[in-house]
Amino acid sequence: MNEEKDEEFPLIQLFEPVGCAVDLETGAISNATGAYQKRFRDLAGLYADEAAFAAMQGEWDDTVVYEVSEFRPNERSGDLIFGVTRMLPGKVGTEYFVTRGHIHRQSDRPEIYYGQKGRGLMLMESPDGEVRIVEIDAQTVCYVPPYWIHRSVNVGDDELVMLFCYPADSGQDYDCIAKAGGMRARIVDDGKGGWKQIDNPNWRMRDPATIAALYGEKKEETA
Ligand SMILES: O=P(O)(O)OC[C@H]1O[C@](O)(CO)[C@@H](O)[C@@H]1O
Ligand SMILES: [Fe+2]
Repeated sequence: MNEEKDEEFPLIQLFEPVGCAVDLETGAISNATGAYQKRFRDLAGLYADEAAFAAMQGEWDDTVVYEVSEFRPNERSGDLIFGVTRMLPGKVGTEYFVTRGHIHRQSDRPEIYYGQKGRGLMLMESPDGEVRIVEIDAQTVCYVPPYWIHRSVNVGDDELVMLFCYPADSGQDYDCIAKAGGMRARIVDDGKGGWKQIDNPNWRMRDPATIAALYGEKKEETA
């Protein structure tokens, strides 16, 4: 059968279909092609309260705060990467644990997340500073449209486990947040067992050229 296909469609490379079982306790998927972990010490600079971060370092530095188990068939346009992110609950000062956050390097690429366990948020920011928040509880799908910077936040007492899926050629740009002084909003404890959004006073509006670049606009070529 395959030989027939190879003769008739020599440019088509068929990949094998795969099923991946999600382990809610470990956040791992079976048949994963890769995994990575972010420890507390890798997350320096993300949180407003640097003194609180420093005070936690002795106890927390080696702890894996979040980890990703993924299936990445390839990075070709038209294909998909998917996997599971598992985040510990916790706070630095009053600020809930977050992922680094990024915009896709090909910024017009979207993403979906599906909550599996725990209580989380997707904190999103457009290149020109609009802020949106979508709550991600178990069995909630969050759509991150093209062009939105996105960062997950665990606002619960339990681990947050989410499935994600995005176009295989998206890539990630992690600098866009640091260059703006962080994301425009931070998610903190509201003192009543919940969360609230506060402004990040260090955030700076991006200049027009940076905004245009994040929207993927090419400069006019001059002759
Ligand atoms: O890549 P970051 O911003 O560290 O956060 C991890 C999350 O984002 C992803 O990179 C997917 O875009 C996942 O691995 C995970 O949900
Ligand atoms: Fe992403």
